This record gives sequence, structure tokens and C-alpha cells, in this order.
Amino acid sequence: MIPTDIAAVTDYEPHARARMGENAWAYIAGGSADETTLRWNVEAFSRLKLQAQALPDLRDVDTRVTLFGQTLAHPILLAPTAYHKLVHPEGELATALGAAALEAAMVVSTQASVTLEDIAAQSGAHPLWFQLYLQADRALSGALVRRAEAAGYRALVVTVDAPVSLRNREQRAGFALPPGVEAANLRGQPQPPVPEDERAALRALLASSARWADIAWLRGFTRLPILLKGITNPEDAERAIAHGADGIIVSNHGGRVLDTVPATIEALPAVAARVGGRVPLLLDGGVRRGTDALKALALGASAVLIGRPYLHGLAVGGAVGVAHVLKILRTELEIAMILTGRSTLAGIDRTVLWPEA
Ligand SMILES: Cc1cc2nc3c(=O)[nH]c(=O)nc-3n(C[C@H](O)[C@H](O)[C@H](O)COP(=O)(O)O)c2cc1C
Ligand SMILES: CC(C)CC(=O)C(=O)O
Repeated sequence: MIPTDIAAVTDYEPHARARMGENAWAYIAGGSADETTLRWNVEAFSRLKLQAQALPDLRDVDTRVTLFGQTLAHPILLAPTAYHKLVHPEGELATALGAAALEAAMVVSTQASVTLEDIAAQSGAHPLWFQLYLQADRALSGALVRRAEAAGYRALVVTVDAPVSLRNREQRAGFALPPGVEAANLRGQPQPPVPEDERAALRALLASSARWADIAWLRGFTRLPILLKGITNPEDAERAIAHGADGIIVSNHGGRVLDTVPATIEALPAVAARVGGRVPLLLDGGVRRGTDALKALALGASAVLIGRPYLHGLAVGGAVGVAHVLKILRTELEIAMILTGRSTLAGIDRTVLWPEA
């Protein structure tokens, strides 16, 4: 049952927290180091002001968007997040059901707690994209890509911002995966031994981390559209295009990797200016309102993704909670479009924003 006091997606947060142990909460809610970027992601949206339009002459609002040849009912996608069984016993199966109900594309994490094949079976014909963490072993990365292709996934999202991270909140809580929650797609894969010595461990990690050459390799390996996720630096956006990326997700991993990088909505304009429409841009990080999605679209994104909000919905209401979170955001976006006088996403541009002096 969905609690009756929920009207906005952030209303799910305290309910989710109450249902989760401290361990899972530290993992889901936490960010990197002092969690400054985590806060900025949300705050930066609220600092952007909108320009209202009185008496808009509209007959309908159309939130459809076409990306990589796929028409989506609306521009709100589920970002890849690991281990959904941490918050709900059905894990990604419930998430996929909720996404399908609201016709939202779902990006499935490499570190999902249900196999990518089982999630695809649950989704039917509904659009799924697969998030790939390039593995130390190219054969293993290649095998994951072939599995995603065979299961009908329609795009690859390669996360490029997180070779390492620093999670003090998780450290303080002593975060560990509980029994029964695992990275199901990697089951049975031998993990390379981690050297005892810290410096040696770091060197081993760096030696096996993905490089730009791996992106070029991947481009030649699959025909699926490839998006690079985790770009805030315009130079990286340029490199992404040069290495064959079909799309870019402007993301700082929800403030979970390098603390004090700017909010994604702040980083977006410079990336958009550099990319100049050559490939579609998506954005995630701090999207909590339909107006946030509108602002991202105004500054050059074609769509947005949400992370923590749908995990809160999943924790509270399973598939219904995920669907409800998406429904709230979609309705809020429609309301924001009407009040700024836009009937289509294509009509959303910088003029929905208040011109700053
Ligand atoms: C609990 C959690 C797990 C995540 N796991 C992954 C992951 O497996 N792969 C990935 O690329 N990003 C992962 N992310 C980052 C999200 O894809 C996304 O960038 C971020 O959550 C967006 O910010 P938001 O939570 O403010 O909406 C994770 C984020 C959270 C909160
Ligand atoms: C398993 C982790 C690497 C997943 C992740 O990207 C995250 O927790 O932010």
C-alpha cells in the first residue's frame, strides 16, 4: 500500500528510510566524501528560475521523445542502480514492472541483483537499456554485451566516471551486502585477487580500469547505440564523440564519486555548447520534480534519468511505488509545460528560464 500522505516524489524518502536498515540506507542515500555534490545536484535546480506564460493557447501536451530510433512516451528514464534486492525482495523484477506500467525506459545495472535475462523476460517488449561497467577482462565485457543483445536490450550505457570512489557514509555504517544480494550478472566470474598491500591494490585496479581505447573497441564490437555515462567535462564529451559514442549522459553518478564537482545541471550548458547537437545529451542527478526535467530540457538535454527517487518508491511500494514515482514526475512535467506554454518537448528551450541579469 502506498502511504496516503505521498504527493511528491521526495515524500517517499522518509517512508523508504523507515523500511530500510541503516546498512542499505547508507548505500542508497550516501554520496562521496562530504556529500557536497550530492546536495548541489538538488540545490542547483532550485536556484534556476522559470518564466511563466499566461493564458497559453494549447490543445494538448505531448511528452514523447525519439532517441536512437526509439520513441519513448516521456523523457524520464530509470538510471542504472545496483542491487535492487537491497530494498525490495523482488528487486529489479519489481522495478521493471513499474517502469513498464509507466512506459519508462529502464537502464539495468551490470551490478543488478537479478540477471539481465530475467529482467528482460519480465519486461516483455518494453525498452530496456544495459549499463556496462567495462570489466578488467575484455572477454567478460564482450560476453555481457552479447547477453544484453540476445535478451533484446536496445542500447548500452557505459559508465565512465567511477574507476574508484570514496564513500565515507558507507564506511561509517560498515556497509556490506547482506546474504542473498549479489551481482547476479557476474555470478560465477572469478574475481581477480586483490593484493594485500594498499598501493599494489590501487595499481592493480588502475591497470585493469577502462581506457578510451576500450570505447573504440566496444564501438567495433556491437551495433547497439552506445551512450557514455558520467561526463561533466566538455573535453570528455568531445573525446566521447571521437570514440564513436552515440549519446552522452551528463552525470556525476549522483554525487557518489568525486565530491565537489559541480551539479549536473550546472555542467550541462558547457557540455551542450561543445557537443552542438552532434549526439543527444541526457542528464541525471538531483531530478526530483517535473520542473527539474523541464530545466534540463531547456538547457540542452533530450531526457533525464532518476536514481534514488525510484529506489525509494521501490522500497515502499515495489512495482507500484516505482510506477507512482514516474507518474508523479510525468504529471509534474506536463503541468510545467502547460504553465510555460510548451506543447511538445521540442518547444522547450532556454526561454522557459527566467532571463538572469
Ligand atoms: C544506490 C545507487 C546505486 C547506483 N548504482 C549504479 C550502477 O550500478 N551503475 C551506474 O552507472 N550508476 C549507478 N548509480 C548512479 C545512478 O545511475 C545515477 O547516476 C544517480 O543515482 C542519479 O542521481 P539521483 O540519485 O540524484 O537521481 C547508482 C546510484 C545509486 C543511488
Ligand atoms: C556496485 C557499484 C560500483 C555500483 C555503483 O555504481 C554505485 O554504487 O554507485
